[in-house]
Amino acid sequence: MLDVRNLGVSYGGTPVIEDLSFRLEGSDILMLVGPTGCGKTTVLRALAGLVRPSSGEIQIGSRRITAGRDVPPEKRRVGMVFQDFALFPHLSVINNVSFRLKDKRLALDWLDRLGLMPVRDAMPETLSGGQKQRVALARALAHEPRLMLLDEPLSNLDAALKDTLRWDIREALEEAGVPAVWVTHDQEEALSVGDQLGILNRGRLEQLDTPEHCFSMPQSRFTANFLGEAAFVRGKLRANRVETPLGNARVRAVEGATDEVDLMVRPDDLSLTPAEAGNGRVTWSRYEGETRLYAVRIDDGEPLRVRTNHEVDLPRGSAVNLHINAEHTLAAFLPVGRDSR
Ligand SMILES: Nc1ncnc2c1ncn2[C@@H]1O[C@H](COP(=O)(O)OP(=O)(O)OP(=O)(O)O)[C@@H](O)[C@H]1O
Repeated sequence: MLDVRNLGVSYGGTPVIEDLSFRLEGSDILMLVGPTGCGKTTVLRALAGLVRPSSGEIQIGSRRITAGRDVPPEKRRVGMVFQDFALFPHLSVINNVSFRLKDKRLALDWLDRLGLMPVRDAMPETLSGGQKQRVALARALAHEPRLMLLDEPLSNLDAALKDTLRWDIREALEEAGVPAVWVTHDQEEALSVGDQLGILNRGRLEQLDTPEHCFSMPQSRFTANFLGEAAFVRGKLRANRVETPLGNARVRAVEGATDEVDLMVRPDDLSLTPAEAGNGRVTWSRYEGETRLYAVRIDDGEPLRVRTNHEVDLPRGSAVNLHINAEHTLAAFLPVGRDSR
């Protein structure tokens, strides 16, 4: 169990993390994302015991840490996996994993579970990036941590490997029954792997929720934009619907809204059809393999992005009709200037 309550961390008197709270049980995974410099690594450092909290508290299992009551890193039983693997170069795989371990069977058990038995006597320099990261994970888990911290564990690996390894890591964490905080810059990873998603902005949690909720119902424009490809279409609020020039949509309640709101649309919420008398023109398109991404300019506004099947192939300048095709409830915000978020 990890319980973080109102955590604050400062460097030389400058607050870097403020009022951070979240709780993980069992093998819950929190994916932590945010722009560079927002404090993700600092959160991990505070949990690991490498920097002291300036306020609030951290509870890892039965250990409670506050500004005035430290628990040294070695007593916290926190396992760490970094992007650069951090293996001991002069030790073989088995010796890396069983380093300072009383019960070597745990090392063999994790080597086996992570498919590393064939390379148990190899030296780290002879391993692939994916194997090195499995060794790092096996080493951390063999020490029976109470909490796992993963700092961009897949960022040095190529795309194909990332996809398998992220699910292997998730499965291993579940088997170990240990909660984890996982920092990533990868949007797909952030949305697909964890149970909770935390979006950090200038040291504060902008939103903490299930990944699906953060993506489909962002609480702020910051979260909407950070999780990708959000655009806003001005419309009129009518009960629980918004009427826009691109069609109507069901929306969640918008606090303080009376008439006009900005409806958040993502490329999948829109569709386009070729139409001479349509409402827009194609500005550019990008082939993405299974899909195509189009930018369509309506009137004089910023182009809106719409994703289509790859078979829809329209040249730049094509006249099209762009409309909202989302059946689900969309998020909406007060127009900029009337809403501080
Ligand atoms: N040892 C330190 N002393 C003073 N300031 C620091 C120290 N480490 C980090 N900072 C500052 O704290 C803020 C948060 O840094 P942190 O490394 O936690 O961000 P991050 O979200 O992990 O960034 P990135 O995504 O680039 O890794 C930044 O403004 C950074 O400059």
